[in-house]
Amino acid sequence: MKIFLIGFMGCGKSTKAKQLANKLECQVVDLDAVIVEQEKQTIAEYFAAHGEASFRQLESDTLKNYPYPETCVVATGGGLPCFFDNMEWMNANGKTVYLHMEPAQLVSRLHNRQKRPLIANMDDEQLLAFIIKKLEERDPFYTKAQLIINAFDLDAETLEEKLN
Ligand SMILES: Nc1ncnc2c1ncn2[C@@H]1O[C@H](COP(=O)(O)OP(=O)(O)OP(=O)(O)O)[C@@H](O)[C@H]1O
Ligand SMILES: O=C(O)C1=C[C@@H](O)[C@@H](O)[C@H](O)C1
Ligand SMILES: [Mg+2]
Repeated sequence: MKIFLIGFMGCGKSTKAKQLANKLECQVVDLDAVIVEQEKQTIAEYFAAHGEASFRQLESDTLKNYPYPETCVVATGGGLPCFFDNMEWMNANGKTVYLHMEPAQLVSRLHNRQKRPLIANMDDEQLLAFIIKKLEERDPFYTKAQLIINAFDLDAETLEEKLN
């Protein structure tokens, strides 16, 4: 079984994917990290060199062509479910889990913004306004997940229990 963790930047997909894979004793696949390794560029560098449209195509191709082991936990990029048929593909090929967080909670988690090109130069106030607007656009995609979990203060044990 493949478990896909989805949700907005900063909701904890990468962190929770590692913890859950540890508990389940399976491999973790972080699709942002796969792209960084494959392209030998950070996501920010990739955006600057090739633009967002090119990144979205590469991210969708990576999602669909990665040689996943039978059982794994996959941390996806924050925007991935909202492009092409990526959400339908994940729902057909595994279990999708939306790690939901409120906008103000997301602001409190997003310290290292330089790594995240869409929000690199924003202060807290600008970031909150951006998140409220973006979440409104993205929620219709995220909520197609098979399981929706409140991700603030979520521990790996609770996440594992909810998956059963
Ligand atoms: N339980 C927690 N308490 C406090 N901070 C946390 C917790 N879990 C994760 N963080 C911090 O929140 C930030 C976002 O977490 P993480 O990088 O896992 O999010 P993400 O959903 O993978 O984001 P992105 O979509 O940008 O890759 C990180 O700085 C991380 O250290
Ligand atoms: O929310 C987004 O659109 C993004 C989230 C990150 O995980 C990266 O995939 C990239 O910075 C874009
Ligand atoms: Mg991540």
